[in-house]
Amino acid sequence: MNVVIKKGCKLWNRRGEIALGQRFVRGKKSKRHCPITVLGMPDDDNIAMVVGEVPEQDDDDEAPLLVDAPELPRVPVTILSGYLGAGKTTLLNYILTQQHNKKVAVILNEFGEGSSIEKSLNVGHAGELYEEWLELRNGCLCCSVKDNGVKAIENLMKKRGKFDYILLETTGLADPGPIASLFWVDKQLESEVYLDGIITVLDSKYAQKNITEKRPDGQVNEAVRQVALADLLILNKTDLVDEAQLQFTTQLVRDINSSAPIINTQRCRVDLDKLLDLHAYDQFDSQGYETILEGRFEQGSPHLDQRVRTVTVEVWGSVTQKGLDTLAEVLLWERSLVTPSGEHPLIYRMKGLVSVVGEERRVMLQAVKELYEAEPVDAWPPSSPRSCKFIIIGENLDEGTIRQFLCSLITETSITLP
Ligand SMILES: Nc1nc2c(ncn2[C@@H]2O[C@H](COP(=O)(O)OP(=O)(O)OP(=O)(O)O)[C@@H](O)[C@H]2O)c(=O)[nH]1
Ligand SMILES: [Zn+2]
Repeated sequence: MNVVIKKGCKLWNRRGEIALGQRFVRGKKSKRHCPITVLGMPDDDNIAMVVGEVPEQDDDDEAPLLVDAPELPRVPVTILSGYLGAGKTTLLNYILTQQHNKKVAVILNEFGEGSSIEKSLNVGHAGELYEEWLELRNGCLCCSVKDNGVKAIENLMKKRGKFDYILLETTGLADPGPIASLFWVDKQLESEVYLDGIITVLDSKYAQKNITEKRPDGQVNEAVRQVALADLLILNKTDLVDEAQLQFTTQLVRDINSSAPIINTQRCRVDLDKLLDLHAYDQFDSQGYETILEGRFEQGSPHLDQRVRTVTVEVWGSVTQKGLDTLAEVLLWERSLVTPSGEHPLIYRMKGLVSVVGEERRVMLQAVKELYEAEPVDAWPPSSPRSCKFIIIGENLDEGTIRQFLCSLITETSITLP
């Protein structure tokens, strides 16, 4: 599988070597526009990365830069997202002062004044706080996340051993999508960290306003994006609303993202087992999928214009490897599917568990925007019928159109469940 590095992309390995015009062979099924960034030691003088089409070569080529894998376990990163004032810092502080068996490092990324600002970094363990100082060039993580996020993690990794979990608080106006792509990197690319999941904190009192607010440019607003990309939703400040408003907001959020569990909190007090080690990017939660299917008929209430929503589809049968390629091509990269109203679906997040012809294992699909991965996980249970399950969150998702497309990829029996 070829990865051609997009023009302007930076790619370096953990020894600080920049890959210029290199082709990587890797497990992630990515093609062409693959905005991958590999955590490593960036060299500021070498930030430009200009690569054209790289000729196809055999798949079994070695990847020359990807050697010397560290033996230390990789460190999970949880991204904390949520609108301004929702309670992200409250949640961080809560986590840092709770008794748990994790040594958590926190990266705060708030808007700073000026371009060079010192940011504090706390490494907390069992209520004990250490403070380290970490310089970030630009306080705004969202705008230059690749530089600052990588630098922050890189600096942090020098203190490896002092922590075993990383929490990253994004700014309230950040779209977690690009940040997720940054941390969701391939095992084979030797990252020392992996993305565990995205937690979005919501203010029960203001979520409705934030979610329904129209942007002057007509784009989907940040609050909606944050909800859509969440693997876990925390509906905080429930003390400020009555039951009816809580219900309303819950439904509003469900209409966008029916995949992520919702936890109601005050002052973000929540059982930490529910927050950490979600493995949202390397496991497919079949139980969770069934729960969504059960609840699906409650969806679709006319609370908002439903531009962003969740679609779940299960089709019976198996897809070929080529069919999988087509899936990524059509849904994620070309965006060539057209809904009856003439729009093109835009996928924010996709998860799937599919049966591939000739593959004895279940294949898990994970995608964030155009980054995509297909990986065999475990054996199909002997007597279970082969099927392909998908959870898709995004804009302009017409369920009929998507179902029809997915069915067209199935080569064997194609019985569609209602
Ligand atoms: N009433 C009430 N206030 C809360 C609750 N949780 C947090 N707050 C308050 O809400 C305010 C904002 O909380 P933060 O944790 O700073 O929110 P944040 O999301 O980190 O904010 P930004 O980083 O500025 O986007 C603080 O004054 C908190 O004390 C809650 O459950 N109920
Ligand atoms: Zn904060």
